[in-house]
Amino acid sequence: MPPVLETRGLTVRFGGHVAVDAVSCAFHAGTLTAIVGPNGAGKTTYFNLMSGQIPATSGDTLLEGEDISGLGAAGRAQRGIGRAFQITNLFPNLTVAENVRLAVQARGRGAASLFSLWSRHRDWIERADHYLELVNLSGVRDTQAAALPHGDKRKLEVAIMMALEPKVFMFDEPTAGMSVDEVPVILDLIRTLKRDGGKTILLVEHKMDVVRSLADRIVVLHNGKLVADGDPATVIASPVVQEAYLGQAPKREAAHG
Ligand SMILES: Nc1ncnc2c1ncn2[C@@H]1O[C@H](COP(=O)(O)OP(=O)(O)OP(=O)(O)O)[C@@H](O)[C@H]1O
Repeated sequence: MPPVLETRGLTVRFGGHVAVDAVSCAFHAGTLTAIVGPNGAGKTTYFNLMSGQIPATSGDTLLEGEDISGLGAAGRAQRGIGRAFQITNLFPNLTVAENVRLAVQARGRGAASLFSLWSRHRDWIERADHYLELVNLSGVRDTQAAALPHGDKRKLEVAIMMALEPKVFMFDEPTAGMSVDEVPVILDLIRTLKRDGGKTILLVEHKMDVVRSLADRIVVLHNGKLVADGDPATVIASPVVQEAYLGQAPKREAAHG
């Protein structure tokens, strides 16, 4: 089985600056990988390259072994790369439930007669309500998306991503800007996704406690390069991470004898 998502020598150059530098990495089903690194390391740019928001200067991206380098963001989303970050992509004048229902409909595409549209309508609404329940937004299902507080908008975009049933779930700082009581809702959601099994989840996250509690694997970027990759305990303890990410070398054990 090929990895679900893979990058080979993925590189992007902005003028003279190489923001992502020949990153080769494979992401497998059933794994949550956290991508960490200092500010400006290239994490978001790496996400943008994989989800097709920006084109690579060189290198390839493969989805289930198929080269998708030539596809833009829409084509990759259609193939199953889901990303929750695009609050701007919510339909602001539609209600919360309508936003999710559209995602459910987009997922269940196919030839539709007027009759089949009618008969499927109830099913769409029920499935949209199911996702709203998962993200704790049932209480505001009839509220206009534009009127939601920031944290609820983020939860809504997660519901939309889930409704699209992607192969890869990409979360870019999912708890950023959320109030303290909203953070556990999102973390529980990601845990639920993980428990479902078989999902490929990528997470860019600054908060190391979040990373520790969720990740099966940590990939560290520094100056655009992949500098460490492995299980969380080993990666966090490694000198390269202590220096590159935390800005300090690990304290040496007191010398014995
Ligand atoms: N469109 C762009 N044009 C020019 N430079 C860019 C562009 N996008 C990103 N960069 C630069 O590329 C580098 C990597 O940025 P990126 O946002 O990917 O880092 P990051 O690791 O996500 O940082 P942070 O943790 O602060 O979000 C930075 O130096 C940034 O200024």
